[in-house]
Amino acid sequence: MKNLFADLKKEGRLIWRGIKTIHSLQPYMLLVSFSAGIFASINPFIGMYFSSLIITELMLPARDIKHILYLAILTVVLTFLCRLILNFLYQMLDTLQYVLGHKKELDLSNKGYELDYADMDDVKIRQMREKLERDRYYKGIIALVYQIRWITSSILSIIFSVALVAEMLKARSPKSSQLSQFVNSPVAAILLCLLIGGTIYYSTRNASIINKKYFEITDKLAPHYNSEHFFSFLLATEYNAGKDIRLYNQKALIEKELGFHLDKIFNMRKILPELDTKFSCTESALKVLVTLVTYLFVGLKALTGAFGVGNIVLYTGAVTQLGQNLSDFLYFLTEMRRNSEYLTWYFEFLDLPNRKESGNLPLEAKTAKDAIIEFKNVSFKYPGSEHYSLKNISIRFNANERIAVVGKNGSGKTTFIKLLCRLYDPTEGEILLNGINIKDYKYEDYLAAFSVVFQDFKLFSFTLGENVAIASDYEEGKVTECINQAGLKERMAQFPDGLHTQLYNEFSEDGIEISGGEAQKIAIARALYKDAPFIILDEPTAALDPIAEADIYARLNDMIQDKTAIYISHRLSSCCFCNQIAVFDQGELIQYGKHKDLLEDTADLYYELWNAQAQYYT
Ligand SMILES: Nc1ncnc2c1ncn2[C@@H]1O[C@H](COP(=O)(O)OP(=O)(O)OP(=O)(O)O)[C@@H](O)[C@H]1O
Repeated sequence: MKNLFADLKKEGRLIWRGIKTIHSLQPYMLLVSFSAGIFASINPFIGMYFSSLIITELMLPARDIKHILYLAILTVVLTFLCRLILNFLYQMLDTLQYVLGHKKELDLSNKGYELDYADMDDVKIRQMREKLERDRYYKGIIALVYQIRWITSSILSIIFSVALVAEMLKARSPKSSQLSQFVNSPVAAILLCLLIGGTIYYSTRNASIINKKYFEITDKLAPHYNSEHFFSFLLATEYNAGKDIRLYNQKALIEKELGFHLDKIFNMRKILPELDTKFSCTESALKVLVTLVTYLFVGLKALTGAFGVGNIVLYTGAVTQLGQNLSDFLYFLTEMRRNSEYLTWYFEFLDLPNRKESGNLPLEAKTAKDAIIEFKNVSFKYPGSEHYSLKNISIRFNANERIAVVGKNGSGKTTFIKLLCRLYDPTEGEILLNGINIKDYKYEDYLAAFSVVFQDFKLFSFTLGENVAIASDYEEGKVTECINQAGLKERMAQFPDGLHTQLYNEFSEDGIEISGGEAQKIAIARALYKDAPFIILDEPTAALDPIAEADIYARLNDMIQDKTAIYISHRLSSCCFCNQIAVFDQGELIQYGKHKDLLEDTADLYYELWNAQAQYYT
């Protein structure tokens, strides 16, 4: 019992927070939802009430036809108006729900950006986000809006029905026959209430069992839904994957995987209709029994003179409404309680601590430009990994230097850059900028000091200019200059709308598709446009043809000017442009020095890497 109260209190708090969130995201939504609930509850009573008046009038010996006609017209008009308002409110709810869903998703995305990058990489947080994504349309605050509407409508209907049923039970038969005594007795009323209560309990219990099973199944099926969604998407819309699917004949493998997950989903989900069928037969029989008994009871009361025949419609309708609305109320209350589980994940995600340890120290571009960076005994493990990707790295580089980072695949080069850019914090050791731990600087100021082109850079379906400037208002001259510097001048001349040409055709038929090398040049132009004191290029020329690569190298000094530049490259010829070369091996910095000096050490890795490529040029 204590646990139940604690649970109810917790759920109540979550629901209240959900209500406040709905109100802050979409202020009129709750008002519309309440209003829809009110009109939905009134609607059936209009017909019941006026029908009883009409029948009562019809039963009178001196019936007034005009009055009957007036009542009939009033019934039609009021029902029509109520339905009209209800439809209008439902349509409004649909639109508002769409906007609410959109704002909620925006909130979640914004939260994602406020988190540490390392947190977003955390498997647990990713699973949390996937869970929220999967149920985004029919759980959480979206479901709460509908539950509020149904609960409002059921509570009001219950109040109306209880008032009518109480009036019916209170009405006494004046006759003194055995039948009159029976229908007047509390026993008859209690028996009727027990029958109705039992039926409600039975159907609510069944709905709750089915619902619980549904959530259990949905949770168990979560990985299968994800995989099914992924593979269907791959076959249906991922046109980029089309070439691999064709060339490696992967369709059969994908279809087999898809079939496996669909079978799992089908086999588990079929339990639900089986359960539903099992319960609904008994439920239907019980409901027919309740209707028959109600008609009998109300009919007998009317027959023995407790009230007029016209009230039979009103009172039987009230009993039916009471039963139905009590079931609905209990059902939606259970739904609301269950939905609070989803609200827990939702708020847990929103309550995740934001970016940690962001210092207050401002970092002006001017300072960053002349900064000395030092890694002091830095080691790093990715979140959830047992394995060190970087081990005890100590390195220092001065302002305006050109540093090449080389090493075999998986040796830790990109990880080193990610730590430098504060996408992750070191597991051990520290990184200093001008002798101050980089965590002490304002996060935004620190990030503003870096222009990075990662290997897996991303361009978006915006225009060329917007992709470079990452803004819709930009200096066209400066964007064009960066594009020219990145070697895209001739290609841009062919773009139909110059800087305003839409990239990719995901959202626009006029969008143009670009090659991998062209995309890389745009990413370089974007880094140049940012004009940060540090420029970091991870495999900057991997997708470029030899002429474009030579062209970029020839203009590299012009492009970089007095910035500090770090290159990761497997093309060791780029090392000749650099003052310093850092050689990584299995997460360790094993050599650091000038190209000429490193080459002298013929037993070490740099010599081996250099010669592995150089032999093909001699
Ligand atoms: N997000 C991640 N989670 C866990 N481990 C990772 C993650 N990213 C990289 N690693 C591991 O860290 C190690 C270093 O990877 P990193 O990408 O830094 O290598 P790299 O030298 O840049 O390789 P390449 O030359 O192939 O680009 C590898 O063993 C890799 O498997």
